[in-house]
Formats: sequence, structure tokens, C-alpha cells
Amino acid sequence: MQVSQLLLEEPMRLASILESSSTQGFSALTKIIGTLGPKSRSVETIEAMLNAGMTVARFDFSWGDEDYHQETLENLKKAVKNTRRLCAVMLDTVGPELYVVNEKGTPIELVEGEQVILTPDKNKQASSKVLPVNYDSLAPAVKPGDTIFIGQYLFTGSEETSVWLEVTETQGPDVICKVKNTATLTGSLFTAHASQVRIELPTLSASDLKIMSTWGVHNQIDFLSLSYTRHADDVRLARSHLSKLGDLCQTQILAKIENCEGLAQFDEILNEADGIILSRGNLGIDLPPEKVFLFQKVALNKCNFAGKPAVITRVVDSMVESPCPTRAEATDVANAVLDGTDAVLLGAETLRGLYPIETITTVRRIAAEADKVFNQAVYFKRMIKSIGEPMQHLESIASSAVRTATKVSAAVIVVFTSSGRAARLIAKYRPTMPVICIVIPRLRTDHLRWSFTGAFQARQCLVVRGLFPMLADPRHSGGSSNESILKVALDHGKAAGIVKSHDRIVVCQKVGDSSLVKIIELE
Ligand SMILES: Nc1ncnc2c1ncn2[C@@H]1O[C@H](COP(=O)(O)OP(=O)(O)O)[C@@H](O)[C@H]1O
Ligand SMILES: C=C(OP(=O)(O)O)C(=O)O
Ligand SMILES: [K+]
Ligand SMILES: [Mg+2]
Repeated sequence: MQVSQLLLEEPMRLASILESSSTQGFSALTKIIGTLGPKSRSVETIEAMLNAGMTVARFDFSWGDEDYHQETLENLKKAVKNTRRLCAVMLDTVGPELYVVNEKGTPIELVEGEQVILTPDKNKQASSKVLPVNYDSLAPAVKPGDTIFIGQYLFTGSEETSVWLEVTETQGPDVICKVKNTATLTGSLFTAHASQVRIELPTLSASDLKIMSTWGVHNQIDFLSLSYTRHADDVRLARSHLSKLGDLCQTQILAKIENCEGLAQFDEILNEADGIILSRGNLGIDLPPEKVFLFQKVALNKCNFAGKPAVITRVVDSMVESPCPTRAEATDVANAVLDGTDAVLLGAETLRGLYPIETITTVRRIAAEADKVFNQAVYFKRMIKSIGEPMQHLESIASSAVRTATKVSAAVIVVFTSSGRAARLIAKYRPTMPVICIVIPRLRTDHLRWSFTGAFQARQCLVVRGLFPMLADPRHSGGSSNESILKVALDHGKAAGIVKSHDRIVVCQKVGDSSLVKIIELE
């Protein structure tokens, strides 16, 4: 497998970098996921986040209860209605996460060289001497010399509110540690991470299962973000649970790779999941720092070749407190796009940051600049070569649509789809122009009632690079009205400023039994 920076090879005049970026039309091809929380839950703020380019909202159950998240979601629904912008809903599980509850909420000072005890005794109050952890079997799992990290919920890893501990010994169920850096733990919830230690807790906790069947079903979640996926079986089990939850049989599973166990099983997990979240927050402390970039490049490449969406996390942490990213962060976002990410997931930046809207705008602008210099020609050739021949029918149609669109400099590709499969296959070839996905609803029954598919499938396009879904009116489904639906889509594209008179459009659809790729030129 070839992994290299996919940057345009043409000589670029450095002065051209000074030209201002276009702010019109379909912002960036790269998608943006925002975690909603205290700083991002009013209708007004969410509307601004949608207008800035957020396409998926993440509800992280590591923090906040069902009522809290429901209130936020009701506001999201209002914001979607007001802005007329689609937004997918992602439920993020707690999983086998280690945490420390700081009931009193008062800051806890830890001093380098001193001792602190991690205990499973939940009756103990968190203090600078003892920290109660939610896991009974930590002592038998660790050995002297192991590293344990403890930080504020949605830590960045570098702040003075995070601490590194070294295990010195265990005493019964307690783990005695030496503090490696002076820090002040703040907040009411700290996440703990024992580096490269197997945690014998289920990937879906009892509380995760309950929330999926209540909150998840009630809100028709589009994505399950499966925290700490360590094995393909974790994905299979989650799928089996979802399949018993009515409409959630349509929910997609994004497996979060957060530690070395998940990394070691990556290929098998990718095979089972609908997409991958590269959880650089946790993985960034489980892996030595010099290895993180390598995981990112190889994993993104594997997702791209599998035609499954990839998401990276923890990109502009410093924007929690600053309206501008650091140079390293700005460069990191662009590199992630060049490495092949579909989407960027914002955590602390939108949940508790001071600049949730500015963060989305900044990430979108950087991603849009990177989109422009992505070397699609080289990427396309590699993809075609890797598929080999004979190609599957639809693979050939999808790649032809992208090739045709490139050759005629089409403004957009329009694809008809019901399951979303054709749209994802087109995205796999990374077209440089937006792809309007017209999702045609299909009637389905579970032998109790009839319903239409389409809503899940349309929103699930919102995590895939370059896809811009539109849900067609079910009353218009059926071959003969496809022309009128296409007209609606193009009018919509015109209004959004991505298509204009005399533009060429490539359309991918089925007429009768034949799949076809056609070029149309607007009058
Ligand atoms: N309702 C539709 N009308 C016209 N063409 C369609 C429709 N649904 C899918 N297609 C086309 O059929 C082919 C198969 O697409 P795919 O997304 O796999 O279909 P499905 O939604 O049935 O899985 C593609 O060429 C796609 O553009
Ligand atoms: C997104 C991540 O996980 P969490 O759910 O802890 O935010 C991460 O570790 O990067
Ligand atoms: K989580
Ligand atoms: Mg994590």
C-alpha cells in the first residue's frame, strides 16, 4: 500500500497563496461534526453552527444525562427547521471508559514526586491523596512502571489540568502511583487512561444499552459512535442490538479506535463497521507520540480504499480558549484532509469552548483550501489499480461518473440512490466537485406497519466527504418523475450557488434496468 502526501504536483506560484479564499457555495467537501454541550445548545448557537458548516451533531453520553441531551436535541431540531440545513445525529457511547467522579467539584492539586492512590472504593471522596475510579479490577490489570493518565473530561493531553502517573505498586484493590507532573485537576469528571492495559469492561455498558433503546430509538439516531472498539465482535454485537431496535436497524456504526487493542484489530473492525473514528484523544496517549501520524496515514488510507467514511478527532484543541488555532493545529487539519479524512470531529472546542462557531468556520476554511490542492488524479489512478478487473458493475459506473465529471469539468455530480451505496461509491473516487445525492425513499414494512426509508440514508451521507444529500418527496418516487426531481435538485444547486447557467452536470441514475452516466449542459 502506498501512503504518501497527496498534494498537487503542478508548480504553484507562492504568490497565489495570497489570493483570498472563496467563501461562496458549498463550503468544503470535508464534513464537520460538532459535540453539543453547555456552550453549544441554544437554538441560536446551533443555527449558527449549522450555517458555519456543521453537518453532524454528536451527543456524548460520557457527560450529561438523557434529559439534558434531549433538551439540546429539541433545540437542534428547531435550528434545522429554521436554517433548512440537514444535520445527522450521533450517539456516542461511554463504553469501557475509566473515570473519576469529583463530587465536590473543587480543584485537586497533585504535586510532582508525591503519591496518589487510585481506589475502586466509591465511598472515598476525590482528593490529592486518593482518587476513586469506576473499575474494580485496575490493580490486577496493571504492573509497576505502567503509565496512567488522568485529565478533565475531553482533555487535550497538554493542559495543566492533566496528570501523568506512574504505577509504583498495588495494595489489594488499590493502585499506588507516583505523580509525574504537577497539575490541578479541575471539573467534576476526569477521564482516566491506563496505557496499553486491557480493561475487562464490556464495549457496550448496561447504561449504553439502555440509552440506545430509549434515547436512541426515540431520536432515530443516524450514527452510533462505538467508543473503545477493540474487536470486530464489538461491532457485530452492537449491530445485533441495533437490529432489534426497530428503525435503528438502519443506524450506521462508526467504530472508534481509541487504543492499541483496536489498532491491532483494525482491518477486521473496518470490515464490520460502516466507518471509523480515529480517536486521537485516547489513542494519542496510548501510542507513543512519534507513532500517531503513522497510524493516521495508514488507517485513513485503509478506510479510503474500503470506501468507508473516516473521521479524525482532536484537531484544534487550543480553540477552546482562543479564537485562532495554533500553526501546528491549522497545518494538522489540512494534512488530515490530504491524508484522506472524510470528516473532522470537534469535541471540547464546541462542547465547552468559547468559540464554537469560529472553530467550525476555521476548520471549514482550512479544509476547503486543502480540498483544492488534493491530488485527485494520482488518487484516482491508485484506486482504479487497487480494484483490478473485472470490476463490479456499480463500481465501474461510479468511477466512470467521477472520471467523466473530471474530463468535462462538471460543476457537480448528481446521483440517485436509495440505500446511499451509489453515493458512497462515487465519494470513494474523491471527485473534486460536490456530489448532490438525491435520496429516493423506499416503502418498507416490518410486518406490523409500513414506513419509508430515506431519512437515515440521506443524513448518513453527511459524514462522507463531498456528499450533499437531498431527500426526495416519497410521492414522487418512481422512474418517470426522476426528471422533475432532478430539476428540483438543480434549482436547489443554483440557489446555493454551486451550479449556474451553461454548467455541465454529470448524472448517475438507473433508467429501467440500466445504470447510466449522462452529461447534461444547463441552458
Ligand atoms: N430511485 C432511483 N432512480 C434512479 N436511479 C436510481 C435510483 N436508486 C438508485 N439508482 C441508481 O441505481 C444504481 C444503484 O444504486 P444504489 O445506490 O446501489 O441503489 P440502491 O439504493 O438500490 O442500493 C446507481 O446507478 C444509482 O444511481
Ligand atoms: C473522541 C474521542 O473520544 P471521547 O469520546 O473520549 O471524546 C477521542 O478519544 O478522541
Ligand atoms: K464517549
Ligand atoms: Mg476518547
